Amino acid sequence: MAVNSRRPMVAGNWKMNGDLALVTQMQDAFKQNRFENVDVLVCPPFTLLAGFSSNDVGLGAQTISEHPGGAHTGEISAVMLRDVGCGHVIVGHSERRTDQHESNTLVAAKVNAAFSSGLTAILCVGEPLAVREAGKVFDHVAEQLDAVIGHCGSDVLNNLVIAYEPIWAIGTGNTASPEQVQEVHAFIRSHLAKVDAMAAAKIRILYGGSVNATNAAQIFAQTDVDGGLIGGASLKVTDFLAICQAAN
Ligand SMILES: O=C(CO)COP(=O)(O)O
Repeated sequence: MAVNSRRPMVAGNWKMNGDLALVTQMQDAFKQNRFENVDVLVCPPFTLLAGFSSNDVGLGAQTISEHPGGAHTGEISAVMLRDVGCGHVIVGHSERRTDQHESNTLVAAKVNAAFSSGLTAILCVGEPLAVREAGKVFDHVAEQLDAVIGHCGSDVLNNLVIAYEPIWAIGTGNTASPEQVQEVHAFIRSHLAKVDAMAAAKIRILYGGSVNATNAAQIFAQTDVDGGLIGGASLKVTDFLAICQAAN
């Protein structure tokens, strides 16, 4: 891992995958394998959250309603997530920005719903390939960050995790190079430092996009990389354990 005072985090985003059998497998694996120096988190679908009964791994949801409760059919509130033991929630994943048309404004409202209930949001940012090819990565990511800070206030930086997930690297096997990752992570930290230097130095910035057991260590070794948000490889116990070990 990179040498700094930030405690690494590895979060598994199961997306719309997994079942109760995988919950059991994963719980057993983390009972037997401890990672003293890393915060490990699993983010299964809503239906499996209550199936996690151990304290051996942290629990996160994959999205949250921007509303506190009431007549919003199909939605899940911050209070409900806390009730089943979630401490974290992924917000603004690119798949939701695309499939559910979540705008920067809506993402900011969701982060605020999490923040104001004491949940830690894992805010996903990252560019599509066309934006990278146009040389506009920093502008794109800054806009995504600014929308959240503008809505929630700078205090949110004290209870937030950022995940940089370039869309072209998600589920494609095309991992960003360690240099590409470090460049954007350093930009994110410096951008946040303009708002609150202390919070920016402390905030964890995870990388996501085709991280696997083989490439994890090299990515995690970058100065401004504080762990990973893992998709496909988080569904295989041995791979996920190896990635956690790489961050440990
Ligand atoms: O989207 C991701 C995690 O949120 C990354 O997915 P993959 O690890 O499958 O590329």
